[in-house]
Amino acid sequence: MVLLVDAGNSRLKWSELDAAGNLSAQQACAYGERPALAAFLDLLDAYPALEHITLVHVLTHLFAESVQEACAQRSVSLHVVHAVPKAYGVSSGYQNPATLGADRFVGLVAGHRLAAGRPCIVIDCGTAITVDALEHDGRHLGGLILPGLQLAADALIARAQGRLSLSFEHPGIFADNTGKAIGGGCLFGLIGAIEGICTRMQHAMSAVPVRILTGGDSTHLRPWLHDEFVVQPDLLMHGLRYITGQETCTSC
Ligand SMILES: Nc1ncnc2c1ncn2[C@@H]1O[C@H](COP(=O)(O)OP(=O)(O)OP(=O)(O)O)[C@@H](O)[C@H]1O
Ligand SMILES: CC(C)(CO)[C@@H](O)C(=O)NCCC(=O)O
Ligand SMILES: [K+]
Repeated sequence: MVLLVDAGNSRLKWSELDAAGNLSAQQACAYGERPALAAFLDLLDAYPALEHITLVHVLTHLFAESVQEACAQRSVSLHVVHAVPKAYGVSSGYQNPATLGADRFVGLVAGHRLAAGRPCIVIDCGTAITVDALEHDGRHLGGLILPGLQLAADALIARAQGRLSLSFEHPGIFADNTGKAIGGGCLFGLIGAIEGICTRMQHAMSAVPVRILTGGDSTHLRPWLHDEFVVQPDLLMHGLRYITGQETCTSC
């Protein structure tokens, strides 16, 4: 049995990949107060018949080393995906390709395949929001990083030493209490940022790009976006499936 795993800054996400190449529905678990490694070890324990993991993560070397050790102990083969200058049809737009988040690289691999010959913009709405532009030929033009929805609100509340409250329920532009004012301010601020960045990127691209939205907040943000967006919350799982196929296929 093969597991595809994405360890982000807030949550662990995974899907099972069967022998026919079918993905199970993506599952997610927030780390909360415990270390990401504890969540990963729980996941290993939940799949005793596991043979292989393809992992993308944005965490430390220490996390990666501990994961390697735990997999070796259980005789689970492990492929950790890194951002590289060029692979799987995508070439990095970063001056130093190794410093591009591996999750962004996997998102671009998946976006390129989903866009099927068209340029695309991949917007990953996680702890951070990343917006990456990819030409039709797989050339990554570069991208931007913003604080995500929860993080933006948390930062504001923390700076006010916890005196302010937050609500993302029924957001509106004419908020009549602090919780809604902060929740709506962060939400509509990010909506405007995403739309504005996409428009600016589109002007510099060869054709109208497919706009692809993923990440934990994608379904929350989607209803407020005016332009057309394809929402694929498990985009990275599709990228990891393709990468796994390429790595294990002897005839391709
Ligand atoms: N059940 C949930 N628990 C925690 N966060 C959730 C949940 N549902 C939605 N979210 C939102 O999803 C965000 C995290 O999304 P996601 O899992 O895509 O990020 P991540 O991969 O951990 O972060 P990053 O990619 O930036 O490292 C949170 O910041 C929160 O706003
Ligand atoms: C920006 C995040 C945190 C988004 O998950 C991640 O992709 C990351 O840690 N990237 C490294 C920095 C960069 O991509 O430029
Ligand atoms: K992510």
